[in-house]
Amino acid sequence: EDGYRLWLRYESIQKQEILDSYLSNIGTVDIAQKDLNPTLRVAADELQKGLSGLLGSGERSNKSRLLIGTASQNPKIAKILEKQNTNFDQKDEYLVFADSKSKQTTIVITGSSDQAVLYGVFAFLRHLQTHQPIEGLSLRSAPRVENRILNHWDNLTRTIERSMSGASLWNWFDLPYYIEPYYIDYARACASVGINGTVLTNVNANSTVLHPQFIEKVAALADTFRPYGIRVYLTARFSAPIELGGLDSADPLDPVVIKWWNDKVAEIYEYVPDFGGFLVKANSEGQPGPQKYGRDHADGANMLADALAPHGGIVMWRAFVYDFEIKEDRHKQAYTEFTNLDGRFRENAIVQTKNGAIDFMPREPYHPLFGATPETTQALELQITQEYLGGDVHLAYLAPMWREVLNADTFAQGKGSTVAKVIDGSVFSHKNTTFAGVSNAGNERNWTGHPIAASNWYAFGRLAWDHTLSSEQIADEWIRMTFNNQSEVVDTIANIMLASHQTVVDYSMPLGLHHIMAEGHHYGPGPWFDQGRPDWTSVYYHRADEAGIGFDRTESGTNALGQYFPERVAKWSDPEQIDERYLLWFHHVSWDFEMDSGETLWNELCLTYQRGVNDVAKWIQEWDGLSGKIDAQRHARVAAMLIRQHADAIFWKDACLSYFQTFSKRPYPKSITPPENDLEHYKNFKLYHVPGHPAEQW
Ligand SMILES: CO[C@H]1[C@H](O)[C@@H](O)[C@H](O)O[C@@H]1C(=O)O
Repeated sequence: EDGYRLWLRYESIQKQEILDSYLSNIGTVDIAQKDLNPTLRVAADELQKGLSGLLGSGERSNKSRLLIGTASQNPKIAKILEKQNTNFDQKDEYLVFADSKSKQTTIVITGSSDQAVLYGVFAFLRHLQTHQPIEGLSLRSAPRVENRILNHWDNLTRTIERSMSGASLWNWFDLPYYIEPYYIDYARACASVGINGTVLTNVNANSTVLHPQFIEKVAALADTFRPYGIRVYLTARFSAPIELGGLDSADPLDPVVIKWWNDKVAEIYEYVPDFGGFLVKANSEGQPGPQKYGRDHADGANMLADALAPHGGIVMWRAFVYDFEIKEDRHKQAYTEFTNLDGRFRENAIVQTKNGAIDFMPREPYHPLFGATPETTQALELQITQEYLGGDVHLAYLAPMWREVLNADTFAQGKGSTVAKVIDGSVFSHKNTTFAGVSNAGNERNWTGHPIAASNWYAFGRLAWDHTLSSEQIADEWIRMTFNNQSEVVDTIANIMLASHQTVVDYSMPLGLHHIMAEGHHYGPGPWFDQGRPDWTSVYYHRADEAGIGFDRTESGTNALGQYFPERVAKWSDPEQIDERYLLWFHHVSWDFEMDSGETLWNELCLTYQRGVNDVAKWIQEWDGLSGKIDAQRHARVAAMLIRQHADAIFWKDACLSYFQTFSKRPYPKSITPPENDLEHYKNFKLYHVPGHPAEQW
């Protein structure tokens, strides 16, 4: 399977002039054997693997040399750095440079730690994979955020919640005896983009993984990942003291419960000395939590934080709190609960907040909690897996979506207090800064199902390391490394990828519409869905009626908008001024509301759905043109998926428009293709509902 190697393909370079320049400048690898610990060893191995792949059997200069290691481990590097007066003051900062004299080049790959050297190797190989010049080579970078963590929503049964790329990577049955070789490739892929942590289990998991029999398995994974600088974390079910410990309470202030957790944590550290800590979903969607005992989130988080602190661990306590009893607009719950607790959390207790207040919608305004807890470290939780963006069937490159959140100005400390700067600790200075991403990797042969979906794993890591990188740059790198460097290939795929998020929004939930999926899964449309509890139904969210459409979250409605800082409220409370991408998120407006384009809202809605469909049709043509220019296998897979995506886009458009038209009672604009069938057809269409299919739990 061509996709297995992800972006670490290291195919031999075909372009002669580039190859010649590399061959004459990249000499023998010189690595001091002293203190060659496992991390430096894997760094050296990766470098060899990369160079022998990229440079093939071509003869490398015997005058040039390539030094790799840290100053403390390699005296030659120490000498060069001293001469240049180079010091490192940042954790895991790497430095890669070339010093060329006539026909002799010295390349140095070094950094502030062994781990930094490994990151430097990957940066150097990326440089070569993307055909950048060696002359003037100078790469220096340090992560802006300390913890860059994948969250796997993997169950011990190996099903993965909200993902369709196969079963869980973790083969619990064979662990700890058998280490699947692909665990190492997983670690390489993660380390290559700077990911340094992985939560192995689902936030909805039971407590079994905390049983010693499982901790032993976890330890085997931790041992495998350690050389790559990846720490393992687990989810901690709050009621574990009852289920595993046989106690009759999980009250976080009960000394017996506290002792149980202290002992459990100490036990884990015996197996995994560098265990990262816990991720916890509590008092949300039925998960147990401290509120049952009249305690709050801070009480719960601090109990675990105190147990972890002596060992250097952290607890990531999720702000995704979603009650079974509806007290107010769900949009408001996290802000209400967590702003009250600001100042109460321990330094190693982090509040992990989803990018938006509802739930990973195709486009969601940033969460009002960002910037609203000056004394609490907040982690940003992104979703790499495409729960609401077409699963692993639809092509959607998510860096542009994440950039919107990162760039969003919260105004917490005046203008420029972007979400990115809240998260990296520069708005309020915080330790333990964290970026989390819900993983899309499974045991599909190519890891992610849709070949382009791997770009989201890549982009997550790159942005977690450096949130200032542009979507364009990340796409460009990824395409060159994953496919090839031909400009037609790079341009065509980049154009599709960069447009794709907006396109998916256009044909599914444009203009601020959200949560209008069909009952029981999060794949296809069901704007008519109106059963069970109100906030599980689509009609609760779109609120279409004869007067108009949209959710009034201003002062005249739920005033969820009032949770944002005043500068934001001022901009967004006026339907004429709000960014139209969020219009129906915050406002209920008339079908005849005049949009920036001059069209009425109804017409704009129709035209937007149609544009989404048309875009996918264009991609089919453009992708066709790549035939023969990339490998046949991946070409065929994407081509096939695009046909399905196009059919799905038409279904979304037709289902939504024929339903909304029952309220708007206005004709379709002439330039769109009207739905082929009547509404009943879409309502009864059960394609997405295959009993027993993984999508059932979507
Ligand atoms: C892991 O549970 C998920 C649940 O499947 C998902 O539909 C919801 O959106 O979010 C939950 C969460 O983030 O906790």
